[in-house]
Amino acid sequence: MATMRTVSQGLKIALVQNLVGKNKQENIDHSFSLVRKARENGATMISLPECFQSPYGNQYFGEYAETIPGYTTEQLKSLAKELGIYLIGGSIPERDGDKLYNTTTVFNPSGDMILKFRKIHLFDIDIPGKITFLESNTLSSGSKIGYFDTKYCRVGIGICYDIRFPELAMLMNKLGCKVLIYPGCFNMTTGPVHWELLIRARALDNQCYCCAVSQARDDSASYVAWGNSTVCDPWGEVVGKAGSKEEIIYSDIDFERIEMIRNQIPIGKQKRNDIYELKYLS
Ligand SMILES: NC(=O)CCC(=O)C(=O)O
Repeated sequence: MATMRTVSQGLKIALVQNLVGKNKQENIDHSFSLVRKARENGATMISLPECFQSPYGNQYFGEYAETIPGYTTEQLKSLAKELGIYLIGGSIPERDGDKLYNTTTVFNPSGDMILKFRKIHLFDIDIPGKITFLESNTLSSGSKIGYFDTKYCRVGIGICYDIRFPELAMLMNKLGCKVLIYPGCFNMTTGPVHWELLIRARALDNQCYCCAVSQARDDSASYVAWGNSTVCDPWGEVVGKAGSKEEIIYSDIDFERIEMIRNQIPIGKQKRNDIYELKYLS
């Protein structure tokens, strides 16, 4: 069962867990140097984390926000083209009229923007004595599912809290995504128990690769990121994992393994949508 592994195609994903400070330009320059390093090490698709050029927090979103296309996304575009990679620009605070969004952009190796995705589920939680965060105080939520096509496969995108909603991942699976990528920034309360469990759950229940990429941890920040960027394979096994500090992790995507596991445990074909019909999944 699910033991033979052959990497037959050249999708090598790198997750860049960069340390984010208060200087936007330094955040861009530094994270880009890590993207270059990942490319040197053979990565063909590289993802930055949620808010890679801005500290994460309601007090920062307005100050760091930009239009798209705009200053940061033009630089992402040039970098993707220069390196000939698929580049997932983590997320940035986006300004559109009088609204702010938490937005991911994706560029192909020619430098075309092939996806703009706005975080759908905003991080509004209240755990007394631990963490209260109301992202909807400053941001508006997106309303469109996010995925893009590459020469390797279709890839689905969610942003951080979006990973808690299995229906979104199921829909991306239904649309043919073989890899799910969540730029994220979990915290020190939920991160220790929920982060890896959610990544493994989304991978296992969709029998696909699931990647989540975090900012590195800065204990002096107002919001302390959990770190621990992770790649999980369709068997539910963690195949790449960072610690809390700045780091790049790599994973080869094995499409034969996805098919083998889907044939061995054919849950995709055994679904009973006649019993538990979900509007967009039937
Ligand atoms: N940036 C986020 O959406 C944080 C989500 C998070 O920490 C969680 O527990 O969920």
